[in-house]
Amino acid sequence: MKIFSSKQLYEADEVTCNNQNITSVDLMERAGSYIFTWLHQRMQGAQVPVHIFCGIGNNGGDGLVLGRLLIESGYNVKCYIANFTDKRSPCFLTNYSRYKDVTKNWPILMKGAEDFPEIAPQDIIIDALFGIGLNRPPEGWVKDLILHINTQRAFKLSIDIPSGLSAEQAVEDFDAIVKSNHTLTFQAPKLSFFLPETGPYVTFYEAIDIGLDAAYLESQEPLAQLIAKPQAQRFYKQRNKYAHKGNFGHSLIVAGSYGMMGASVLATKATMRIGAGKVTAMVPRSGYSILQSTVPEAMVKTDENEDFITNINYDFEPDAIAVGMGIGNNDETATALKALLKKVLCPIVIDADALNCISKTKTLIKLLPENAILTPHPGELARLVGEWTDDYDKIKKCQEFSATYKVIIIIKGANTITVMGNELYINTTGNPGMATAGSGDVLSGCLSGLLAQGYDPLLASVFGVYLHGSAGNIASQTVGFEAMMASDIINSLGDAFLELFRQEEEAPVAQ
Ligand SMILES: NC(=O)C1=CN([C@@H]2O[C@H](COP(=O)(O)OP(=O)(O)OC[C@H]3O[C@@H](n4cnc5c(N)ncnc54)[C@H](O)[C@@H]3O)[C@@H](O)[C@H]2O)[C@@H](O)CC1
Ligand SMILES: Nc1ncnc2c1ncn2[C@@H]1O[C@H](COP(=O)(O)OP(=O)(O)O)[C@@H](O)[C@H]1O
Ligand SMILES: [K+]
Repeated sequence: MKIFSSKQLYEADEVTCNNQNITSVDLMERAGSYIFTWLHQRMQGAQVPVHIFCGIGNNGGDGLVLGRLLIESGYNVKCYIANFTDKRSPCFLTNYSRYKDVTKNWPILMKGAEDFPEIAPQDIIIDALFGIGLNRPPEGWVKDLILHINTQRAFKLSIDIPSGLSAEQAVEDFDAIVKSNHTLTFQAPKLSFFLPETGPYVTFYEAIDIGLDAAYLESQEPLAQLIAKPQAQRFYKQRNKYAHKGNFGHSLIVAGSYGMMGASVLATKATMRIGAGKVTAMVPRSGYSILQSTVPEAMVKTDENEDFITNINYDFEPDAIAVGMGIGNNDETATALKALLKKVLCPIVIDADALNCISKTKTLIKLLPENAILTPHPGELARLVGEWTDDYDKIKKCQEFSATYKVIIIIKGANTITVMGNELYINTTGNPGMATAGSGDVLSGCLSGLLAQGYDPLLASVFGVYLHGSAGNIASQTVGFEAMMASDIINSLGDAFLELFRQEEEAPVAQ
């Protein structure tokens, strides 16, 4: 699913009105009526008091449409206007009058904190204060209103976006954001819903298709693409009945050092589990028995050194390489890495200590092969691209780095983002149970295994991240979050493939 900028959504609005020969007020009526239907289906006429807080822009206009439709259907509604300025939008004004015409009452005008209503815990609050037109942090009594709403225990439903949150800009005042329980967003979710600083304000959302011009949306280069099951299904390459292991590639895993041999075991196992035809694990000598006994399916090649890797030398042509997991930071390992980067011919995943090595030595950055996949966790990323001021700055730094060195960066975490130049792919699978040692090593293995099978580097990144997160979700269904270990993710990779084509009902998106 595409994520659009506010500018694109406003343009889509205009194009839609022109092409469908409708007015903006008609489009607002359509948007408001979808919200009404959503609520009506759930409330079934229940007389629970509904408090609708409207701003004076089009988001407030949506709130007024909803209020009018609810009242017409016999619901118990109170509509409040946060009258913070007289610059009301034309569509708002039309619906302000319509509300009065139909309900025979004006909405309640609020001019300050003295007008804030009492709200019972079992009531419902609709947040239609600000939408994507927010252009500065809410201040004064409007901020107080948001604080007041946030102290209420009533269920809070935000229209389009929690008020105070921007669609794609950094937040200055996190207190001045409505902490809603659910958001009904128009057409497509907004970028802020998925980033670590702002995502927690959007615990659940549903995108409501309000019929914006499909051809226009199709033609647009999105801000980002959301990768969920329908997208992931299209990535999958089906196996041919007559295939043999030679068709699925040979991965080389360069990982492990004394005390961190588990990184190699995890990455090697994950590479096998995700379907590589053959895997060779290159480890220091002390890793030999560990690898042979824990992953008998893999071949093992040992370094001359007992404890760490000093020479990345292979006598076969790998189809994919993953390097760096638990290799430590010895100078000799760094020299071996440099030699590898100079000679590598196949797609490569660079992780963990190899990334730290590259961050330390600027000459290594220049050796990064085109389309190399870099998988830093937040600490490694900061060393690689520099500290950032906020999530958007982080993305911009990654886009610049990716464009300059022609590499793919995977920003790991909740909603892992794959960055290739300006393109952003936001993953929707995964859970906090995966915040456990070794889960990154598993991801590197997944990526190298997909590369070996011939997935191109971008596809391997986006699909690998999706499957890794999906396996984590499946594992969490039996072990929960706390008890999850990286091996559980590996063991669920098979189910992640099966899950890819399992039919299920649409449910609200939990983040
Ligand atoms: N394009 C679309 O997809 C559609 C958008 N609609 C609605 O329109 C909304 C956008 O409407 P608007 O552009 O009118 O913007 P908003 O309704 O978000 O309101 C912004 C208004 O508040 C003012 N404002 C912004 N930040 C403020 C602050 N911190 N303190 C005080 N005032 C502030 C602005 O100057 C503007 O007057 C969407 O979020 C959505 O709810 C729907 O009506 C239908 C279709
Ligand atoms: N809260 C979370 N939600 C979803 N995925 C997560 C979360 N925390 C961590 N992960 C995933 O787990 C992996 C952790 O990687 P990393 O920090 O490199 O682990 P390690 O170095 O211990 O192997 C990444 O793929 C990351 O996206
Ligand atoms: K809102």
